[in-house]
Amino acid sequence: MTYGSKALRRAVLRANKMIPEAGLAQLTWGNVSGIDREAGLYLIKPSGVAYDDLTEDHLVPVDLATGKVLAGDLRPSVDSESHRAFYLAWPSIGGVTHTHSTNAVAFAQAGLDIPLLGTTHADTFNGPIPVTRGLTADECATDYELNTGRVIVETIGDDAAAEAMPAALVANHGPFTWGSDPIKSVQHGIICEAVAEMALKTLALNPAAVIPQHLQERHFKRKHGPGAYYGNPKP
Ligand SMILES: O=C(CO)[C@@H](O)[C@H](O)COP(=O)(O)O
Repeated sequence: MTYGSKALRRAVLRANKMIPEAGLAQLTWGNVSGIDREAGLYLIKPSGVAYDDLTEDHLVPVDLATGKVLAGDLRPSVDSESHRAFYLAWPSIGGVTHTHSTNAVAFAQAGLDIPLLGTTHADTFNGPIPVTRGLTADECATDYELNTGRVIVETIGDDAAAEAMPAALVANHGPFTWGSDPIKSVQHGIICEAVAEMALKTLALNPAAVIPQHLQERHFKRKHGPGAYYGNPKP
């Protein structure tokens, strides 16, 4: 029995291959999933499998309600429970990406949001890309991956906020991004890493750099529509 449509399997495989193509991870430090909400499952990259070796048959089907593997002998990515937390919290998302991309991880390790300093950032994200609080010792000890997902949901907020801000940095860890489908979630990961690098270089040139509110708002609303929620965090 195969799980997930042919289109979903193809999209999740393609999205995972985009991670090394875009230089978002070394070795296997990244993973993408995509959801079939009607079937109540998502497909995720298997743990530890090299991107070059990855095929559609390797993708691991996971039950959305329980987190249990539905078929096959491969283990799902260790981050599966984080992905699942997003799918349960935000009905509008169709794909999740996690990477250890260098510049975004630098902000996560520094405990800093990625500041909104330019239109490249404003086109996609409705404000600074937030870094979460650190997980407590108990959260780390009990279920690190599920609690990682929960702390991101706590940081971002509801479905509308997740659509307007499809990225977050887990303190001392790295970026998670999401979107309406697996490919979009990786594209948001690519943009997250690009604006992290731009911000680092901008602040090195001018620590006082800022972007006028009217410029950032114009660009965000141009892409997301005049009624789009703007301003992060939500009032
Ligand atoms: O964030 C982590 C580990 O800190 C993971 O993303 C690993 O870097 C990749 O694990 P698998 O997806 O291969 O299980």
